[in-house]
Amino acid sequence: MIGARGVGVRLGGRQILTDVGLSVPAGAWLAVIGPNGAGKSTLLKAVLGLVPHQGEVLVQGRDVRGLRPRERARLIAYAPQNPVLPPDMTVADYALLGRTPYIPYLAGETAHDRDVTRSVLARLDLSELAARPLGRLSGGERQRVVLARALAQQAPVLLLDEPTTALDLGHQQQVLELLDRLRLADGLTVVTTLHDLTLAGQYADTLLLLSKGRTAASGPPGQVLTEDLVTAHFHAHVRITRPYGRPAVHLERPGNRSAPPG
Ligand SMILES: Nc1ncnc2c1ncn2[C@@H]1O[C@H](COP(=O)(O)OP(=O)(O)OP(=O)(O)O)[C@@H](O)[C@H]1O
Repeated sequence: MIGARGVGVRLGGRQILTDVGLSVPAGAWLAVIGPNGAGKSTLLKAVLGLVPHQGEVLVQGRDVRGLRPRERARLIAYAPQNPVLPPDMTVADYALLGRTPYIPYLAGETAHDRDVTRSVLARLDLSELAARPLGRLSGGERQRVVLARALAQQAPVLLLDEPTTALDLGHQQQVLELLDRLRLADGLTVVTTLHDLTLAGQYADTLLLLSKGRTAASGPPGQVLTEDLVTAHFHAHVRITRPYGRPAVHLERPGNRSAPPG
């Protein structure tokens, strides 16, 4: 569904990404991980065709640079990390914007567009906030509204930049389980950046570890989330366990190894 080769991005006179490749089949979930500034958001923008890039990015066999905005929006839904939200727009109207690529010019939304939007809001626990202006939401509510807009787009490819950072534990699980159901039931292809390495390891099929704009490792979570790789690229003390066979990454305080609390 997504294939990229030799992707390079230069911004502000600096090389931000160099020779990055990825291959994500339909229905798969790729998590892009890496330290701050590694180039994760930039890679998502390159896949979207939002930043100029060298190399090739194909989505459903089409070069993203050749897609018109409406075509792109029907193919790829994107939830940015820190979108600017119009403070006076209501939650329902903002989520309905996800239907824009299906609404003909000069026409209004249909009952189907409103149904799709209502059902997405319900799945994200947002029904009661539908009439609330965006300027009066908490950080986690805002993040779910941005996701709602992306899901209302009903595109086969979802690119989500840090979709869970502002969410409490229950809503993190709700959102990630929902994404997992959508990809398994409807064959959606999911690419997320995720700082929480345990969540990345629990949910994604494949991880791509970016470091200083280059691919440091890629493969199944067990191959990428190793103590050596995480220590080398994140400069963190960690211990990795494998509940249910998938890696979970625990921060370890230096010096605490031999002194467990009573
Ligand atoms: N428009 C720009 N012009 C110049 N440099 C940029 C621009 N956008 C991003 N950068 C730089 O590119 C690098 C990668 O940024 P990017 O946002 O892709 O990193 P990231 O891995 O998503 O980081 P984080 O984990 O902090 O969100 C950073 O050093 C950033 O300062």
